[in-house]
Amino acid sequence: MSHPIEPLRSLDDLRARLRALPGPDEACRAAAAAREPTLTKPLRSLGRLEPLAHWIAGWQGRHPPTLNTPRAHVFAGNHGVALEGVSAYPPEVTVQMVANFRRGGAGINQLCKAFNIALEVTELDLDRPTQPFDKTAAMTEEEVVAALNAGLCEPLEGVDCLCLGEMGIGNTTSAAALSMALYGGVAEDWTGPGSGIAGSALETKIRVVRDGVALHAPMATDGLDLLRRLGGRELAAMAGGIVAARLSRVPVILDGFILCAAAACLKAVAPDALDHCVLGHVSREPGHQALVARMGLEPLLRMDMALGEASGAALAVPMLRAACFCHAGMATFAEAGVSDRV
Ligand SMILES: O=C(O)c1ccc[n+]([C@@H]2O[C@H](COP(=O)([O-])O)[C@@H](O)[C@H]2O)c1
Ligand SMILES: Cc1cc2nc[nH]c2cc1C
Repeated sequence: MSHPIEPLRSLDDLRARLRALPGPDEACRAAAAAREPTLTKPLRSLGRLEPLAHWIAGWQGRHPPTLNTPRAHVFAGNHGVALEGVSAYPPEVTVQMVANFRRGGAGINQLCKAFNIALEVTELDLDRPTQPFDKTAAMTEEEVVAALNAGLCEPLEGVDCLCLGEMGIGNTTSAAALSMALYGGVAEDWTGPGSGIAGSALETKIRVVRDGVALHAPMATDGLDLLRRLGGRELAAMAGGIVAARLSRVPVILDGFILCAAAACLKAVAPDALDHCVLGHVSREPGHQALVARMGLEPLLRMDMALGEASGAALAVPMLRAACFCHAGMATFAEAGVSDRV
């Protein structure tokens, strides 16, 4: 029985918890690594599936590792900057898509159905968009802590892999601003089409990103303060979800640009904070490709997707499942009576 995670009282509370994150179970990881060369295949012939299985064993604290009860959790939030013409779609699409998720009509519903993934959807104060971050901080400390708690306090009992994702019109503007504030460069390096803008809307989006970073980066104290100033509720909730999974021994599959920007805020405070995460895919958004390179993350898939909703994470679930099945279920040379290397 795992214990419920105490809600955060402040960002300092999260800073302290990030300094004391549990590591992997080295004995389980070592047991997986020791089994690998006994399995009936040429050495290293399952390529990246092999270290993936060992990594899952370590972070689940279980050998053999399993992937039978994955969950996808999509967080939805609304953004003040969405009223400034930075998206191809109007802000009301966020709440409309939440209704679509609940009816089963979105891309993530079908991916979850295809791969037997349980789906959770959490909407975060959709009637209260964040403040426009090019003018003031997106959230107060109280607001960002409440959003972090929405992800941190979700019980993960019985879940053996967590796919995180988001829905929020305007949130690629936040992702671009956070990436620039954390890793430098100019607004043009990080700002892209998002849900499909070009021309003057893209110019506006670049201006919002540039102004937001110029306003907040000089005053920000660390990655969590940047998350409060430039982020959004769904970004904070996903960051909370990443920490919850770590504390509950659940490996995480990361999704697209917005999720990775939220994750980068944690990594800026604690460089090991994402060690229990793999990157499901790299999206079509140029900023995502630049960001994951800076974060040192290697995607499992490149499918030219840019949907969000945890879709790229969900699509990677069968690969992790395959890694677990091969590792746990293959016969050893001794069991199968197959001659080993000479
Ligand atoms: O996951 C990605 O990399 C990604 C890239 C572009 C767009 N999106 C999705 O599109 C929405 C944000 O696009 P925008 O143009 O409104 O900022 C948001 O709901 C995201 O889930 C997601
Ligand atoms: C329709 C639509 C669906 C989405 N799903 C995630 N982001 C989205 C953005 C739009 C515009």
